[in-house]
Amino acid sequence: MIEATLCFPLRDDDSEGAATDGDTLREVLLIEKRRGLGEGWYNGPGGKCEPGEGPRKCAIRETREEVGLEVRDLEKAGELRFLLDGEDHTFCHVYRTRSFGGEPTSSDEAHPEWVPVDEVPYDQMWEDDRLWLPGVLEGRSVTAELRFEGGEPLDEAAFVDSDLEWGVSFDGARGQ
Ligand SMILES: Nc1nc2c([nH]c(=O)n2[C@H]2C[C@H](O)[C@@H](COP(=O)(O)OP(=O)(O)OP(=O)(O)O)O2)c(=O)[nH]1
Repeated sequence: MIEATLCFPLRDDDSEGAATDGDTLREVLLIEKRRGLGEGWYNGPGGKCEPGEGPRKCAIRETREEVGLEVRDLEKAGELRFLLDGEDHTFCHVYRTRSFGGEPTSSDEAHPEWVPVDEVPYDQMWEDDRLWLPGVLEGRSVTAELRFEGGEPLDEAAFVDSDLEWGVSFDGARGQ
């Protein structure tokens, strides 16, 4: 099974004009993926873990490689198990963070964009994301089984079914 990660950097945009009614505008850093699995769709920075690499390190490395941001203090927010035609395909660790350095910049792999959390373009993302990403961006934690059918590649298979559990704890070993 492939082990992979996603990282969702969050910030408050307090700039003049951004806030309405005294509220700060919460934004998430998404990427428009330029190649590979999910090409052309929006996602968080992330990717496959290298052999022997822990998921937290992977999320930090992938975010640096894709958009040049140095993320810190990652909070585990989810574990997504993707099944393709009834078989384990990818296990994805999901993180969020409000702590990072640098400015997001485009790479060959990704074009970054700060997006208000209530304007996330779910119609231009993996179909299952609308089920779990809103809660993750609100600060909730989730485990999910997400079932696809139709053969490789995963991003051309049909999303058919899901089981989600909210409010799980990622303390201890599962906090990796
Ligand atoms: N948001 C979201 N992300 C997903 C889903 N399924 C899925 O594999 N991903 C993520 C996990 C990984 O971060 C990413 C795929 O890994 P990747 O970006 O390294 O894939 P790639 O084929 O481009 O890899 P590479 O050759 O560049 O290493 O897509 C999904 O349903 N929703």
